[in-house]
Amino acid sequence: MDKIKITGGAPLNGVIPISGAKNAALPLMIASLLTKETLTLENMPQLADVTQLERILGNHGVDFTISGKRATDTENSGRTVHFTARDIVDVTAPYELVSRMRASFWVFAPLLARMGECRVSLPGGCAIGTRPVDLLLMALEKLGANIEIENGYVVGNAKDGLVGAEIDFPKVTVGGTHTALMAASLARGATVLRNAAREPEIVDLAECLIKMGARISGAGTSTIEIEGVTSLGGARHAVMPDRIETGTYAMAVAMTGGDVLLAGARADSLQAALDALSESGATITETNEGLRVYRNGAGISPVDVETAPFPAFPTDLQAQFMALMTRAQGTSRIRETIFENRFMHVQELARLGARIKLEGDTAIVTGADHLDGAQVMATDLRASVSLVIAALAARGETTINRVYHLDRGFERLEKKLSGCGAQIERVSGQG
Ligand SMILES: CC(=O)N[C@H]1[C@@H](OP(=O)(O)OP(=O)(O)OC[C@H]2O[C@@H](n3ccc(=O)[nH]c3=O)[C@H](O)[C@@H]2O)O[C@H](CO)[C@@H](O)[C@@H]1O
Ligand SMILES: C=C(OP(=O)(O)O)C(=O)O
Repeated sequence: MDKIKITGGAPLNGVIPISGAKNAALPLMIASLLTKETLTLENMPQLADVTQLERILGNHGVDFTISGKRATDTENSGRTVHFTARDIVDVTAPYELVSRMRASFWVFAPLLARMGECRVSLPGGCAIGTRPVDLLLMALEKLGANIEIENGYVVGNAKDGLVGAEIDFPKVTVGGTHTALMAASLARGATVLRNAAREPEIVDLAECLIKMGARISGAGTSTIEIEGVTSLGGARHAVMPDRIETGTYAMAVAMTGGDVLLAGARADSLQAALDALSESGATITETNEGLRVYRNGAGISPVDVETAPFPAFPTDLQAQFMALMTRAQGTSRIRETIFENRFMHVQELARLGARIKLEGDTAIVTGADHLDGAQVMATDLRASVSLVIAALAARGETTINRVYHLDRGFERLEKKLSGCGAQIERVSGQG
């Protein structure tokens, strides 16, 4: 298994290109199951999760081809991938494929809406909480599906087609909103989603579905209205820039000091996180090319944050912000309200000398004068990258084990950081 070695202390200066968003690319790829025609996705990131989902879609009969690069393309341009689900050859998504990734469960909705039946293994994904799928299934049942759990598989039936309905989510769910949007797009009649997720990735999916012929209004607000259509067609859509990758590198610059342009980044997709960063002492400016993040040698101020659904501070940046706060001049409180087990990075940050106390859903972080390199290992994607941020500022060498978590969601991480002066290398091998 690969490892990453980082020697801390170097400031970051230069340009980091922001890739297409993992959490937008995955539902967009899944939307290709809704139509016989080709869905072309531009700005696709090259990530382990994307490759895994390509395998899953391939098993259902989706053909995908990658456009050749043009002479003017740089290494940093995202790929263009064409997905065609002319015939669905298998409505089962097996455990071996689905158990590795949470979002793969979302194939349930388009398979059910288009084929009237499906059988999908209960999902896996990052170990950050129990992560039930009850609300996704509640939404599909409201649309008329019959749902049973059999031997670890969720079996859905809607032989006579789905029918529009009023769906009130008791809790904001991104996956629930994605799946309800896809299913309702092919249901008979009107659907209203209330307390829908407002995340930018929901808007990206809705915009793509609209290009495919769906009739959706209100995406990005908590009430979304969908008028079902009998079929959807092909479309061309560019995956939005990754707001979590953006926030992660912005936090890395705030940690090490320096001056970096996050090329292609959009401030409106992560304003709450940028506000917290500014409060900590970083200067963030929006330019035509993206976001410029600057911090001089001055100290990091402690800032309290609480995660909540968009537009509040995202849970997917909580671990990275905690890494930053380990070097703050004072104490900060970080409250996690989305996932009950998303503090797995705390004990690993402690190996580097961080002083963090857990009180229920809140981490109390007392900034330390310095961190020291050590061997660390993380159990999920964002926790892993929080260790990268801490290591960039630690004295001496840090080795991060289990790099496969990082490869799920960060495209060319070592290259992007070393291009800005970080001393970081991947060591291939066992362990
Ligand atoms: C691939 C992808 O886009 N993953 C993101 C998505 O995950 P995901 O879509 O899984 O997250 P949700 O928004 O659904 O989860 C929010 C909360 O609702 C709970 N819940 C969810 C569904 C359900 O049926 N029942 C239920 O109780 C969850 O356990 C969690 O406590 O949104 C999360 C919250 O922004 C992010 O951290 C993930 O990175
Ligand atoms: C938790 C995440 O991913 P997933 O929902 O795929 O586990 C994430 O992207 O931070």
